[in-house]
Amino acid sequence: MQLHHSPNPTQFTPIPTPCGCPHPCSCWGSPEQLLHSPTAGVWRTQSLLPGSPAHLSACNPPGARRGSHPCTQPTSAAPGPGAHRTPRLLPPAAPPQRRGGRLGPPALCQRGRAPHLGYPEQGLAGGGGPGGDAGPDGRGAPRAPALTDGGDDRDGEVEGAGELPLPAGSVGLGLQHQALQLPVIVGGEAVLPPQLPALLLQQPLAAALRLRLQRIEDGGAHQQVELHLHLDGAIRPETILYYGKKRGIPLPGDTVEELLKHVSYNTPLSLPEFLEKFNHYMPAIAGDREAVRRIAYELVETKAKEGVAYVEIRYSPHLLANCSVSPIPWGQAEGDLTPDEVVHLVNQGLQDGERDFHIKARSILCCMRHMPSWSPEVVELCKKYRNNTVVAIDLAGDESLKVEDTSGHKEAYEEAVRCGIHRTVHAGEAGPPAMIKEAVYLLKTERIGHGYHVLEDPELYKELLRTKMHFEVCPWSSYLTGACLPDFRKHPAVQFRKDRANYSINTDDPLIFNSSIDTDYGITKDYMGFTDEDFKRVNINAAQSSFLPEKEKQELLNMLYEAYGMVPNAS
Ligand SMILES: O=c1[nH]cnc2c1ncn2[C@H]1C[C@H](O)[C@@H](CO)O1
Repeated sequence: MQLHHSPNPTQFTPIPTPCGCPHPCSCWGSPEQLLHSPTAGVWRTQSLLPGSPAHLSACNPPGARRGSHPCTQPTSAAPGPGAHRTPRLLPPAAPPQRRGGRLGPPALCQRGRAPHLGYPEQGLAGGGGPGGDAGPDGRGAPRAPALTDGGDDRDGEVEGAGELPLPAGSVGLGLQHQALQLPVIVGGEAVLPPQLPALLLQQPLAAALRLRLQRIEDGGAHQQVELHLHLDGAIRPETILYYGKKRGIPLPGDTVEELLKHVSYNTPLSLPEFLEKFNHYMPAIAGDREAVRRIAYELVETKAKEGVAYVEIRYSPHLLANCSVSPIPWGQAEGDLTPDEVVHLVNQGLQDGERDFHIKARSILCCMRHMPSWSPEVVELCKKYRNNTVVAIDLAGDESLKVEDTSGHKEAYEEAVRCGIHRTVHAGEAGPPAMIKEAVYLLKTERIGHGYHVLEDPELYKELLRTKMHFEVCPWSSYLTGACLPDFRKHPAVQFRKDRANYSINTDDPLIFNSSIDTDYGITKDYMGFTDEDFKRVNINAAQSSFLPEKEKQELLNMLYEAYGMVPNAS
C-alpha cells in the first residue's frame, strides 16, 4: 500500500513511507494504495492486482531495486481479466484472511505491553460463563440441548449435512482452497476437527487476496446483510500499526504478523479472556480524531469488498474517547475527544464510505455492562444522532460481571423505548437464558446479540420463536469465545435453521477472529449444511429485522429479492 498526499483531492502525489522503504506495499501490508485527501478529509484505498504493472510500479519507484520484496513478485494466483465475474451468494468456505507485511522500521515501534486497560485481565485459567455450567472442556460452554420439538433430530444431527458432497477421506474447502484438505472419518462422525481453525489459518496470502479481488470484480454483487459487527473489533491491523507509530503508542508488535500474534487467535478462550484482546490495540486508536474516522471508513470498504449490501456497525463512543468519560479508558491521558464527537466522526467515516463504496452502513451505540454510568449518555447520543447513521442502542461486554447497580442500563433502555430508539442486547452468548429473559422482558430488546443459550430454556425459546425474535448469530465468534461447543454440528444455528427461527449470520469481531464474512458463511455451509436457499432466507430475515426505517428496509429487501432472482414479497 502506498501513501499519497495532496492538497488537491483529485491529484495525489506519492510521499515516502515512514520507513523510507522503496517498496511501499511491503510497508503497508497489502498491495493497495491508500489515498488521503486532506481537503476533502477522506481516505480511499485502491487495490492493485498483485503483479500488475500498477502494483509493480507502485512498489518499485524509479531507482528502487526491483523485485527485492516478495510483494513485488508477479503471482500466478492473480485472477486473469474477467475471472470470477459471476455474482454468487454462497461463498466458498473461506478461511480467515492471513495478513502479513510490516509497517515502518522495527526500531520506531516499541515492543511491549499496551498500557492499561479497558477490560480486566483474567489470567489463563479461563472461567466458566455466567450461569456456572462449565462445559466438558471447562470453558464455560454449557451444552445446549436441542428443543424437544417432536422431530427426529433431537440428537442434534445436522439436517442436510449428510448431503454435502464430501469426498471420501477429505473435506474440501471450495475450489479456491483445494490445497487444503482436512481429514474426516468416513462413515463415522464428521465432527469439525479441533485442529481446523489452525489449518484454516494456513491460507496463503495470495489466495486471500484473490478472494478479495474477486469480490471487487463482482462489482454489484452485494447480497448479504450483516447486523452484528463491532467497529473496534474490526480495525485493520495496518491501521493500528500506523497510528501506534504515529502517536508513539507502544504495541505488542511492529509488523502485522507480530501484532496479530497478540491480538487474534484461533483456539477458544472464555468471553472475558477474549475481551482482554482489545487492551492490546485500542490505545493506538482511541482519542485520535483521524483514526476514529478512518476505521469507520475502512470498515465500510471492507464490507463492500466482502459483498455486504447493508451493515450495522456497533461501538462504544466512550471507549474511543479521551475526554468527558470517566474513567478515561485504555490508560489514556486526558485529551479533548468526547464521546459525542466520536459519534460525529464515526458518522462521517461511515457516510464517506457509503458514498465511495456504494453500500449502506448504519451504526449502533453500545452501552457497556461494566459501565452503567455511561448508559444514560449513550441513549442521549442515540437520540441526537438518530437521523445521522445511528439506528439503535446495544448493551455489550462481559455478561458474567456482577455489577452492583445496573439501573443506568435500565434507565437508558426505558428512555430508548420512550423515544422509539431501536434496541438490541448481547445476551445468552456465554450467559444463561436468564440474561435473555432480562433483555427481552426488562430491557424490551427487539433483537438478541448471540442468544445461543436460549436453547437451554425450551419455554423461552418457544416463546421467542413465536414472537419471531431475531438472533444475531456469529458462528466463528461463538467458537472462539467458548460460547458454544466446538462441534459445529451441535451449534444453536443448526437448531435455529431447523425451526426456521429468525436469525442472521455475522462476523462480530473479525480483527480478533482473523476472519471475514466468508468464514462464517463457510462454516455454516460446510459444517451445518446450509444451502443457498438457507442463506437467502437468513439475509431476508436480517433485512427484515434491520433497524432501517420502513421505506429503506423495503428498498433493501427489493434489492435482495432482485439479487436472489426472487419475486418481491416472497420469503
Ligand atoms: O462478542 C462480544 N460479546 C460481548 N461484548 C463484545 C463482543 N465483542 C465485542 N464486545 C465489546 C468489546 C468492545 O469494546 C465493545 C464495543 O464494541 O463491545
